[in-house]
Amino acid sequence: MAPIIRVENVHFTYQPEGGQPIHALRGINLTVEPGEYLAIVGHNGSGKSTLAKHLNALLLPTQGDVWVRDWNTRDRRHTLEIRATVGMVFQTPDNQIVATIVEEDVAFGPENLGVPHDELVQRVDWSLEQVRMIPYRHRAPHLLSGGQKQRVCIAGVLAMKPEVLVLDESTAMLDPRGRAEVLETVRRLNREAGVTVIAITHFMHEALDADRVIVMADGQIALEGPPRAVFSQVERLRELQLDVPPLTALARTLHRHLPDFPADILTLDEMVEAVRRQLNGRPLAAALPSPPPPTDTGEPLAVAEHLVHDYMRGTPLAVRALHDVNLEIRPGEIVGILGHTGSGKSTAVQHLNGLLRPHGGRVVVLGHDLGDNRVDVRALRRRVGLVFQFPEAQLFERYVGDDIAYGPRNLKLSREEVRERVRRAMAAVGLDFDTFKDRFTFSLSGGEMRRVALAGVLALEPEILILDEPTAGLDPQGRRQLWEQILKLHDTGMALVIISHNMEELAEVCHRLYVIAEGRTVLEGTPAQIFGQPRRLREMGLDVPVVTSLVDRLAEARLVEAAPPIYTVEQATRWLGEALHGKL
Ligand SMILES: Nc1ncnc2c1ncn2[C@@H]1O[C@H](COP(=O)(O)OP(=O)(O)OP(=O)(O)O)[C@@H](O)[C@H]1O
Ligand SMILES: Nc1ncnc2c1ncn2[C@@H]1O[C@H](COP(=O)(O)OP(=O)(O)OP(=O)(O)O)[C@@H](O)[C@H]1O
Repeated sequence: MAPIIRVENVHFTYQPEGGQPIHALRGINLTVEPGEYLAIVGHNGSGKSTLAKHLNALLLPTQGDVWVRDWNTRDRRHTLEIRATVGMVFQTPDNQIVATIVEEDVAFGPENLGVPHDELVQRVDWSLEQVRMIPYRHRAPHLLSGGQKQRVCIAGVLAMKPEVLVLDESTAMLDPRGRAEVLETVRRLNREAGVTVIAITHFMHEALDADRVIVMADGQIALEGPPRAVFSQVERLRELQLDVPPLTALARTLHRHLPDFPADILTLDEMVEAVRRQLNGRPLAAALPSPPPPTDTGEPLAVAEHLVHDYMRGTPLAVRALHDVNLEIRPGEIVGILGHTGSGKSTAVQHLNGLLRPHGGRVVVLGHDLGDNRVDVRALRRRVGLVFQFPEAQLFERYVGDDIAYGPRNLKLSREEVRERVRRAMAAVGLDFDTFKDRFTFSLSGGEMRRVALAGVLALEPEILILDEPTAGLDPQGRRQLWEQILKLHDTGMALVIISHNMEELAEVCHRLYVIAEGRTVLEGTPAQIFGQPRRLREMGLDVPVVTSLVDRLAEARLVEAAPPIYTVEQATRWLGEALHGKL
């Protein structure tokens, strides 16, 4: 069969106004066969999105050619056919929602392709069903949560029934179940309907399903092959600022100490089998010292009790987003908040710095009762920093340095003090002062923007720092660096509140976790207490870290009597190492 896409020696250069040209693609060659499932991974700014935009003629090569079937993307006569063939879902949902009602937005694409009315209705139903958004079909998209918007965008592209589906980090804002459902849908479309899939992701385990993995670095293809072949090149991947999937990392460490333990494990099934073989009939010791109880951290800095919040209050469209949220942030704590897409996490934390006011219940932050209209919320916002889910929304100055200085300047600090704070904040987020202070804010990569937004909030030197999905869209190395920096801030005594859909990250860093479901706090406890309830979490669209699933599976397979409380790769390595080998 003829390839469906051919990329031939493609170079692409951005020419930013008044800036240096950026060579984003440097000689890409790629052939995609119909029905293939391709995953593309690579560091921030490696050229993944730029390549994706070439596949449906959103960008045209500076040099070289892209062919979709027999159409050259430069041939404007075929642009419509190319776009109908190659459907694309982008990273940020806000850029691709066009209509004012969810179902109209989903209908927009197929309508433009001239799909007859009856079929149109059927396609819209089917697509909304695929992403579980039927209940929201009459909503206005701007009133949805980030994850819900992302699902609408995916439905919009599915409704066009494209032969090739390009997903550019389209699951980054979804909760684990939403992510699994979208991946499952995509896999089904690929296997059963023969849809060609090209999925860009920063999650290495999401690339395991692919027939072929492409690793990009600095505008070139650095590695390519079936997942097993690519993920066995651990050192090379690290050089490329990437990582291996968590179970592979675990297997490799075990292999170093137990040479007959396989090093190239990719899936849970393979891991359970390898442990079974290694045990050879012996039982696995369950003992692992339980984690130390959390230290007494004193009077709370912030408390929300029975918090209620309505959007569009007093209008016929009023929606109750929070019914009964209870939170407590104590000095020196790192508190994690998890919950399904649209559960109310972002709404809840916006009460902690006075961006939103409670409609019921009580919120007391740093001694101020936010139910009292006389509270000076501007003063409070300096003491409680909030970094939004989409950091772009937070940047507004033309130059990076001015953006970060904005807050301290408003505090009427001296020039020297402002400069010093900007320097400190940039150092804290790993941005070099001289390199970045005069860069255009909007010509930065996604990861750099995230750091600038964080620095802008840090420059206010808050006592509580709230981060809404801080690592979404960052590559594995960027995620690691950001966590290191965030933990350093914690060492200075700052209390941290982190919203995330990444169970592994929450398990690694948080002292306590809250689970919010449908506007209510439903669980509270240490990571061990929360992740010890996998069934409960799954019912709520959440999940447990992959190593916790592994321990469960080992218990199910009767290789260990009771599942010990394990939720980080490090704990799993220690436990399995000791149990299989005696000591690591
Ligand atoms: N509109 C633009 N103007 C100027 N430079 C750009 C523009 N868009 C991207 N770039 C630059 O081109 C390079 C490749 O960017 P691209 O968005 O393709 O990377 P990516 O691999 O998708 O990154 P990420 O993982 O952060 O999404 C980067 O250096 C980026 O800064
Ligand atoms: N400005 C708004 N107007 C009306 N409804 C809104 C608005 N913002 C959010 N909502 C609704 O309130 C509920 C909670 O949204 P919120 O953004 O707090 O959820 P979330 O848990 O942060 O979700 P996600 O994980 O997708 O970011 C959702 O049902 C959402 O549709």
